[in-house]
Amino acid sequence: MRLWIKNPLAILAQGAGGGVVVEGGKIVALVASGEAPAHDKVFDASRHVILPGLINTHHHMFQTLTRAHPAAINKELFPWLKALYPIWARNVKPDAFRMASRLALTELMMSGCTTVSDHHYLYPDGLENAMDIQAEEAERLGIRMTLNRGSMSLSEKDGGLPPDSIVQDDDEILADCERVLGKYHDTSEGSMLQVALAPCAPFTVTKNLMVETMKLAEQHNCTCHTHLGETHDENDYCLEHFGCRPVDYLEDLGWMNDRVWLAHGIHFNDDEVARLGKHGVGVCHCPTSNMVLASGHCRTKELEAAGSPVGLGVDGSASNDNSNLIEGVRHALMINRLTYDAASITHFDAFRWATEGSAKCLNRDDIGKIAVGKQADFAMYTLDELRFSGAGDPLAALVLCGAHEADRVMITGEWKVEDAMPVNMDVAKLRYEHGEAAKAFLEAV
Ligand SMILES: Nc1nc2[nH]c(O)nc2c(=O)[nH]1
Repeated sequence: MRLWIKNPLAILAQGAGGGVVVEGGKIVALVASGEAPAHDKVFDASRHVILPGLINTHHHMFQTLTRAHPAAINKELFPWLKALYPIWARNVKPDAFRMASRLALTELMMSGCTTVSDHHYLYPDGLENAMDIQAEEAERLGIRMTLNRGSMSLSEKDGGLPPDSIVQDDDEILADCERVLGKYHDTSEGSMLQVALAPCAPFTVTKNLMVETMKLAEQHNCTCHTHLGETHDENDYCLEHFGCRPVDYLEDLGWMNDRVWLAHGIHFNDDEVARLGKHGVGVCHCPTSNMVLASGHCRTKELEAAGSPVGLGVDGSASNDNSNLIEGVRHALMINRLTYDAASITHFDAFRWATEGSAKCLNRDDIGKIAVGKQADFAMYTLDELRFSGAGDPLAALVLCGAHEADRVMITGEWKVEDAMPVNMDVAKLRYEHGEAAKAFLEAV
């Protein structure tokens, strides 16, 4: 069945003014304006602005349960984490975690996201099957996912930041990493599920775990992820505990390679940017979180120029506090204009980070672009709301007027969102059930 997505209002692809043809879950043709390709079925896209499906490269979905939490608002990262660790430790149980994952995945998809990566690093007793829960939820919704088997193994008693109750030991973590890789890591073209190994941060995991994690990733050919360069506190921590800055520490651990993408990547000097770029280390820019936690400005332009892929992430929903990636695209444009200037940063930069750049961070070349041979993943927006009325350039309007929901989302050639609603999810029920699950987190204050 050849589906012609016909004559879009605008599309983020050269030479595709007449739309695209989709067959077998892939893009098989770009249609020039005025042309009519062979097809079996037509979708009239004359109201739609089409982007490649957006790719989210950093989240902590469990944090949807502590949005705008009174104990944590108005704080920078370290005090924010210290306020939330005990609340998470007591309350993130399997059912609540399932609701959190379902909600975040659905919210992301409704914003136009077709591939998600969730950095799950919290394993209190009873939540050992967190990766299995997320794999089930991604499959249920039909969204592509990179499961991040995250970890924390350095608690307060050993000089780390988290309390003892939420760390695991290195051997237990590594055994579960192997289990999850064996069960879920699919590197084939068009894969719906992959696994990344993701020790949380320099101040939450042991050096041994970082080193052993990279060895495992090499054996299983998977990507690696961690937080780095997010705050001045992290710099101070590394200097005090390791006698060097975070990037030197990363190098010492054997993590300077193109399997790795880092969350945040803000506080790097010129020499560090050059070294990260030279080794192809990716950076997930998290503009919303960086503004909420007052963490700083990511050096996106310099990192890309040096050779680092730059992707985009919403970050955990306690430091954002939503899971809306098209809104993140707007925030990326804005904060980068402040970092650089208006002429140096355009909506095309922000789109590139959320699509091609994110795909590169996840080491995927089958998604992130509207081109022949790529997966048929699209985010399609209308400009029908009041906020768009009078807009001239449809692609720029998505970012400047503030698009917040996709009217249509296609993943692997199948419609997953129609008329701004997910096709296989009762959103009202989800809102109720997640809200109920989150109540326990407030009662714990
Ligand atoms: N923005 C965030 N940064 C983090 N660092 C860390 O160790 N955990 C987190 C987190 O949850 N959010």
